[in-house]
This record gives sequence, C-alpha cells and structure tokens, in this order.
Amino acid sequence: MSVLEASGLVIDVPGREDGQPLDFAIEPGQLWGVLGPNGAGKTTLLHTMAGLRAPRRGQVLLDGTSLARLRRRHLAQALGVVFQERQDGFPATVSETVLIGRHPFLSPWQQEGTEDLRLAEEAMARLELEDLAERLVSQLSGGERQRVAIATTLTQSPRLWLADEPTNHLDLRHQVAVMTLLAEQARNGRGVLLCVHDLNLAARWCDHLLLLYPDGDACWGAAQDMLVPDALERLYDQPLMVAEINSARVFVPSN
Ligand SMILES: Nc1ncnc2c1ncn2[C@@H]1O[C@H](COP(=O)(O)OP(=O)(O)OP(=O)(O)O)[C@@H](O)[C@H]1O
Repeated sequence: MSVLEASGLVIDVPGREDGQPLDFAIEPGQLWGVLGPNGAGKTTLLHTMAGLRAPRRGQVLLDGTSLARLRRRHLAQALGVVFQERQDGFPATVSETVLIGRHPFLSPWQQEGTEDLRLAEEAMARLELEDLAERLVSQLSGGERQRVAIATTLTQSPRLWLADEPTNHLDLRHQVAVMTLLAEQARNGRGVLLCVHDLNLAARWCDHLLLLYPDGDACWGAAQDMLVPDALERLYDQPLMVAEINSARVFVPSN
C-alpha cells in the first residue's frame, strides 16, 4: 500500500524560523486538506511533498523510501501534481495537454497507445472538456484551464494526488464536481493532499487537515478535531461564526 509521509519535515520558507517539524502520513483512502493564510507555506509544503523542492530538515518518504533516493520516473508515475500556477510552454490543444498525463509511463519516443487515449478521453469527459478538445489551452478561461490540469492528472491516474487549490477559478458546480472527484479518488484507494482556502469545502470533504500558521507552527489530525473555531480564528486572524446545517459545520466570517 502506498503512503506518502513527512518525517521530521521542516519546509524551506525563505527567511522563516524552522517552526514545528511535520510528521504525518497520507494513507491510501485519505483526503488531506492543508489550511493556512497567504504566505503560510502551503505551496512550499506541497512542492516539498512532491520532491520538487528540498526540505530544510527531515524528509519525505514514499512507501518508506526517501524521495531523494527514488528515480524521477518512479515519482512521476506515483505522484500527480496539480499546480497553482501554470505556464504555457508551447501551443498545445486540450487533448494534447491531457495526454501529457501518460508521459511518465511511456519511453521517450513512444506514441500514446489506445489505452492512453481511452484514459485521456474518459478524463476529458469527466471534466466536461469534450467540446474544448481541439482548442488551444492558452485560449481557455481560468476555470477551463483548471479543469484541463485536473483532467491531465486524472489521465495520469497517480497513487497520490498533490493538488494546489484545485478549485481555484471554478464556478460552484465545478468546485463540487472536483471535490467529489478527489473524494472518489480517495475512496478508490488513492491518497490526496490539497491546499484549500475555502473552509467549507475543507469541512465537507477532507477527512484529515493540516493547519499551517505563518510563523511555522502547525497542527494536524482528523478533520473533526481540527475544525475548532478558536484554532481557525487564530489561523486566519479572523473572527468566525459557526453554524450547523444538516449536521455539517459551516464557517462564516463574523465581521
Ligand atoms: N522563490 C522564493 N523566493 C523567496 N521567497 C519565496 C519564494 N517562494 C515562496 N516564497 C515565500 O515563502 C512564503 C510561503 O509561500 P507559499 O507560496 O508556500 O505560501 P502559500 O501558503 O501557498 O500562500 P498562498 O495562500 O498565497 O498561495 C511566502 O512568504 C513567499 O513569499
């Protein structure tokens, strides 16, 4: 069973004290949310968990082996990253971009096969991108591009998803569709870690939460234990009102 684990991990946020070392494991079937204000280090944590950024101390382990000791190809197959910022390297259509998700599984000059094409088509259908398949990604709206990025990772079908604000730019219906998709990935035995600003999306869908404070302090655990109004108010430096609707907790700024 695959597990992505932070062990004594201190992420390298420039100019910040080390803070609390992180020790947590994303098990198959778990959906983790990372909460914290702007600049707290959520993206830095996600990139460190993906092996794209060196930690200051400690390590990230995949199936018990340090990422630093694993081959890039192995990581590219196991870990799927949905980035917050994307640059268009060269002009590519939606269908070409979504197929990039299969590249970690192909040798350098190997063409995508029928199974790769099937996975890409399924992912495009799931993200409602069929009508945009031949459009250039550079000409899409922010929300459409976000759905292309998620469809690309879905085509990759990684064991662990690392998604940086995957609902960014999405309208309400697509936010729900993407959170439902990530929860389904977890239910099917994948692990998911996502950075999220919307407390209510986190409260509804995440089963584990990691709270990252701007000074490097942190706490983590089961979502119901982390969704404590005092801790969340301190996290965001923002008073909150809490309501319960259909036995779900809802958080609203109180001023
Ligand atoms: N390459 C860099 N050089 C210098 N400082 C950086 C660099 N990358 C990030 N930082 C700083 O590190 C801190 C953490 O950044 P990070 O992007 O991880 O925060 P975040 O919690 O994801 O924020 P947001 O909610 O705004 O996306 C910020 O103060 C940021 O300015």
